[in-house]
Amino acid sequence: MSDFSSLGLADWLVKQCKQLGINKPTPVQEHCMPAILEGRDCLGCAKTGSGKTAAFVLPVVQKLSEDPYGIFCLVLTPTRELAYQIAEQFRVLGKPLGLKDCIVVGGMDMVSQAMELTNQPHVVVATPGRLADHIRSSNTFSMSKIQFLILDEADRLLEQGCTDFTKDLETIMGILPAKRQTLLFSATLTDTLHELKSIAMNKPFFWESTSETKTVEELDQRYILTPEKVKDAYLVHLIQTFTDEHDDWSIMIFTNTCKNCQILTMMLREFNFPTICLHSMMKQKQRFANLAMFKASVFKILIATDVASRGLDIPTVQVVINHNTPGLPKIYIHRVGRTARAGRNGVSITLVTQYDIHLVHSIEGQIKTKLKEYPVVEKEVLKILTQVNVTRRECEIKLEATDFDEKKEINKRKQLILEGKDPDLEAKRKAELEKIRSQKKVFKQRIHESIEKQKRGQLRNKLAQRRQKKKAAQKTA
Ligand SMILES: Nc1ncnc2c1ncn2[C@@H]1O[C@H](COP(=O)(O)OP(=O)(O)OP(=O)(O)O)[C@@H](O)[C@H]1O
Repeated sequence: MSDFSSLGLADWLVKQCKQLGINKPTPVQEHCMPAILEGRDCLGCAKTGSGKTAAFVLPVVQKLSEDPYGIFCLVLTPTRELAYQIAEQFRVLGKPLGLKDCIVVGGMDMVSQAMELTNQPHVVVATPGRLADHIRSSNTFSMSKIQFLILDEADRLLEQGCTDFTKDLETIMGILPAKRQTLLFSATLTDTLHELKSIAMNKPFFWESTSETKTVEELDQRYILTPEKVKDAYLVHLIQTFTDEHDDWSIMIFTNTCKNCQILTMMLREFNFPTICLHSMMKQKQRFANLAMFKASVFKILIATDVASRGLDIPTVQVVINHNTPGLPKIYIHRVGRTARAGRNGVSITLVTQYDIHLVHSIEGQIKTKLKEYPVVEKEVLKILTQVNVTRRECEIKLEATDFDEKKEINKRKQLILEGKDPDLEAKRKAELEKIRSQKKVFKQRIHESIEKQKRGQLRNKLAQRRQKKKAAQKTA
């Protein structure tokens, strides 16, 4: 394996890496850094926790040291927490240069961000929505001279998921110079490779780790098959066991909705587990504060939605629990990748109901690894089942008494207004669609019933005919 100097990195940066415990390049760094330093566009696809961030930060910092001016580099990333994490890496590795960074994310003060942008930082790390807002509303900064555009978690930025970044990306691309280096990184690039290649036009260097499996070997991947109603009891039992056995472990639990995230947090707190949550219905400052407390091990358990499934690097996380089976293999890959990072060991446990078995098969097919059953003494789980379910119900009632659902509705309306839609009209449209859907469902059900009826009639006729034939045969005999 080569060292950082032989990849073309300057001595002062090699020294800086050493101070951070980064001594030998990881494969993604070894392959992508020389191409980036040569001036090529680059697509890097490597497993979670394999050092993709340093693979782009180091060459950018080196190039910046050769010709420093602002704004030199723009990094786009799908989540606000990730933007702060990336900016920190730039700040630490670029410290000897006096590198100036600026973080532009939603949920934070727009005026101070605008002022920072005007001050020509060397590196801007942004989420697309907020940066596009700045571009649309002011002309006090220019990005016409940037040398690097980096899309971290590039496939997420380009896919049309629940948050669709396409329009914002178009706005941003519109102000960037055509002559630039474009770098795209993710652990799951291959699904969207075609779209990605069209963004990195400059004959991109493409590197993907050769390993067949999509998750790291150090990760012990398990599942527990459970009825929906027993899921929470399993969760409580697992946490009790882990916290009894290990002092220094942190656990991340992923669930599918903000509400569920909130209820599970309340429920685990009732059982005195040091739990904290992270989801998109929280105020941004609270999100940052909760993440910081989890990172500092003030709280050992973080319950999050998929807003925390990508990129977050928290070395103390030893266990990831999927409270719901992810609907897409790539969501699974990113979630379980929050543990077993940078060569450490970790465990992931996915709670699977009988309705999710097909999802597990598709995950296994994609990651080329079979999940193993996690052994649990079922008797112990059943002992706490009633208590857990009663506690959950109490938490649900408590949450219903707050304005949580109302806030959700208000947030939805705000989002629609921002998208230029009329919330009332949208609600009407949705109701109409729902009506058509339920009419279709009733129609389908009727057809199904009449086919079944027909089948039963045919079967009855056949049986009657058979009986008649038998009788006739007996008579003639
Ligand atoms: N060469 C190296 N040697 C040792 N540790 C490293 C090296 N490069 C990076 N690291 C450390 O590895 C950890 C994971 O790196 P990073 O967050 O960049 O992973 P990633 O590949 O971006 O993961 P994800 O796909 O989850 O975003 C970080 O704590 C980082 O400091």
